[in-house]
Amino acid sequence: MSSTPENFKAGFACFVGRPNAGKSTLTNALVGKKIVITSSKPQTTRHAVRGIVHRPDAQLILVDTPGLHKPRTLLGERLNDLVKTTWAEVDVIAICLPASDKIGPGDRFLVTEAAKVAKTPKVALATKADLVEPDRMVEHLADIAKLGESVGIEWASVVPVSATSGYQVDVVADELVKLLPAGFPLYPDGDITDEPEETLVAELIREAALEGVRDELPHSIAVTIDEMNLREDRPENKPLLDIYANIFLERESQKGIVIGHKGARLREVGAAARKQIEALLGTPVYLDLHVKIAKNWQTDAKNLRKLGF
Ligand SMILES: Nc1nc2c(ncn2[C@@H]2O[C@H](COP(=O)(O)OP(=O)(O)OP(=O)(O)O)[C@@H](O)[C@H]2O)c(=O)[nH]1
Repeated sequence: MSSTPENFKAGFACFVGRPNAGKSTLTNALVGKKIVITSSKPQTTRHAVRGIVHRPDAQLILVDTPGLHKPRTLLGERLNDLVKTTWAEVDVIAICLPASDKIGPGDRFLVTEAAKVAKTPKVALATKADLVEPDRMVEHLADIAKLGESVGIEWASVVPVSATSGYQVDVVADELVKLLPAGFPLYPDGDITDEPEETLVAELIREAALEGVRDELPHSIAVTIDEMNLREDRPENKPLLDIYANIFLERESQKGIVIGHKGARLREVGAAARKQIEALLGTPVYLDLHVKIAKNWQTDAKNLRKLGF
């Protein structure tokens, strides 16, 4: 800590936005390593996974929350509680409004809710800037200004950004850091997240299992890790990490979708997940996947606890 420069800043920011707004992709772009699952399917982010941006002048801790939405199940209610708790605790709320879409009722609902967390500064991010022409961006920025006025939010700043092309990702970091309190780093240098590795591994498996499946399936998949251990008796320069994981589905009829003909799809899921896990942890991995049924896990409190919600 003695090397901490004067004027160092440290604190928390969270990305808010409707499903698919680009929150996870932006978190990854800022942190520079894949730690939050991204998917073209909405509402795939379940955990408040944190990414940490280390800079010479600041430590920015990103909390990636699930989307706020009308709760239909017990899981939905718990997720909304989690979102509101997160908003009240952070130093800055960054609201993601994709430039590729007109601002809609979903955005208005979110921004209205965010306005109620009056004390926390708010930044608006015009995400997916790479998808639009400059005149559309101008229109979008005007709409964002109007939206802020209509709910009584004074934007600390408004930044067009593209997480996929990298355009203005550094500006987003600058603007968020400006709003952090002065303080010592809260995490050791080099940490990218404080989520247990098992949670990240489970999320990567879930992402692989969701890839290309039917639209109704995402809400019905949960992943748990039974065991994650370095295999014994391996030469030091050739480690192997054994991972035993379960993919939980709600209904017997969903098994076929995940497993595929003679297990072909499950093997693909395993191979894709293994690649991601190896990239994250830097260790060769043996991955053993089991598909199981936990009936109605979204609505059953006991099952929810078992699955870590
Ligand atoms: N062209 C383009 N696509 C983007 C950008 N950012 C995200 N996307 C795509 O938009 C989709 C959704 O991105 P995510 O980062 O998963 O969105 P999210 O807001 O975290 O979504 P939820 O987890 O469902 O709330 C993915 O297909 C991304 O590849 C961007 O800057 N440009």
